[in-house]
Amino acid sequence: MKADKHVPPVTDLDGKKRPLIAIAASFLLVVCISLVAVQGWSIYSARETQLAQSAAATANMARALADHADSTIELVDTILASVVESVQHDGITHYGERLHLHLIDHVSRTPSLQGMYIYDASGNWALHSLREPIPVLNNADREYFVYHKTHKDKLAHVGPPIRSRSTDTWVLPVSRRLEDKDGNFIGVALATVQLSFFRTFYDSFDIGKEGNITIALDSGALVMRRPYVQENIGTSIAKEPMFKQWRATPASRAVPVDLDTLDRMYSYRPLRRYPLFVAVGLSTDETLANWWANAYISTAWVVILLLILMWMGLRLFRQVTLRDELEEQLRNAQLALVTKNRSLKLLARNDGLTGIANRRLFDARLDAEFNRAVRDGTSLALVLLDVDFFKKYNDHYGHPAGDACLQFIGQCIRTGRRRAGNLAARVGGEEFAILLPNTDLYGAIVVAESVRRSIASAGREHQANPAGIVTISCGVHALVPTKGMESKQLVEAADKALYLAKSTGRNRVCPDAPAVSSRRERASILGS
Ligand SMILES: Nc1nc2c(ncn2[C@@H]2O[C@H](COP(=O)(O)OP(=O)(O)OP(=O)(O)O)[C@@H](O)[C@H]2O)c(=O)[nH]1
Repeated sequence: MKADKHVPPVTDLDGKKRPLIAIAASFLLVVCISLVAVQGWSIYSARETQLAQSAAATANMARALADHADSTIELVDTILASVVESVQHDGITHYGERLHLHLIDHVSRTPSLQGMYIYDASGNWALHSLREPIPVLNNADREYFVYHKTHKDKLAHVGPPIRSRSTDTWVLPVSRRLEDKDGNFIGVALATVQLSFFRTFYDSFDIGKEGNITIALDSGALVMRRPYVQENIGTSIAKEPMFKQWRATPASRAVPVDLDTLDRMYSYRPLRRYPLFVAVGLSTDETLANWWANAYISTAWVVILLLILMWMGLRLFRQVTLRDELEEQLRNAQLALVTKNRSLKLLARNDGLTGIANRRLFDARLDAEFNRAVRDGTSLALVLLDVDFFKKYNDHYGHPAGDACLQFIGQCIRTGRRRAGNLAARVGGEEFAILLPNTDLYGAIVVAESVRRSIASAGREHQANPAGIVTISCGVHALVPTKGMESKQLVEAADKALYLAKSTGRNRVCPDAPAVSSRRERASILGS
């Protein structure tokens, strides 16, 4: 049927939809995973960049501070070296007052210098840069004094910070050994660097609230540290993780160290000429504060984007599902319509009770065959059949039994029509017809007689029929129509023949043709 071609097979449509949903879901999944991956990667790389920048900043700062400390001590040491040269050449007391003024001048012109002192071989104060008279003090107990007394090297010695006995401030002692021409120890020359000089300088750097700047001796003695805690000056930091890290990796580099429960990035730098080092530590939390803020914001945006994508995906999925349901309903409706159309067509063409063609189809085919016979010049025959005493059958056996009888007649007519081109139809209540194209009268009588016999021989009981069984009467007519003739002429002639069959005793076949009107001729046909 044509209509069927427009109804796509359900399985075909489903096959196309499933990949669509799968492709959409896969695409969404890939987009979501990519978003998460890109976000993760960008957060990670931003963190690495931030830490690298922080490491570079601490490294630069450590280098600058180390250079500053180096220059400061070197300047002091240079002054000290000149004083040592004078004293060793002229003796401690030779230029006593002149050297005193000289020392005062040095200290007043050098901001980092706290004071200069010269001690004799016993540690007693011999000269100093103070303006007041020499106090009666002895420094033989000082670390630098003991060092020079026991070490012959002529280089400068930088000792651990000490509290000045003259000014009570914390200073860094830079000292040199004094010896006579024979190399015998004759005392110590000392220059003290003000630790406040370092403190002021270190305070000028922006290292955050939890940053840390440390300058200490290689032995671990703390010289100065920001944040400043006076009690810690001079104490040993040898056990601090930061110091251990420095000893383990003496090159200047940034390493993360957990110190005082604070996670810091440290950069170390040794002084070029003196046994000290500088360490700069920046808090990792502070360093990464901006990174965290940006990471939170960008992650929030990604999460929002993911939610929007998932929402859109869900909507798309729902829409596809809805479309599937609608298409399913549409297909079902289409199928129902096609089925309905089929049965409507059948109803329009076929008789509901007997299943053979109805009056409408009969009329249409009659006209068509009639016209064809006119065109082809062939013979067209018609058999009209009528159940005998059918009213009485109904009355006797009831209407439903009458229907069953009509169905039986219809079945006999359908099987008796012989050729496929012949049309068996129910044309009235208990009236039937067989249209026989390209058939002459004799052929039609043969067909009619065959049907009549098959019904009679079935012996279906009909007590109200004098024959005692169900019988039919047939009227037959055939003609070769010509232009101008009408199909109703064939029907009327067949009807006339049927009337003849009824009126002459029923259960018989009567032609409406003068050619076979004689008893003998009819008998010869019927006998064949
Ligand atoms: N059961 C049944 N009866 C029908 C149907 N159509 C018509 N009839 C009956 O068929 C009967 C026809 O009766 P008549 O036209 O008097 O003809 P008859 O009784 O067969 O008499 P003859 O044709 O002269 O032998 C009527 O009683 C109709 O009610 C049908 O579809 N079913």
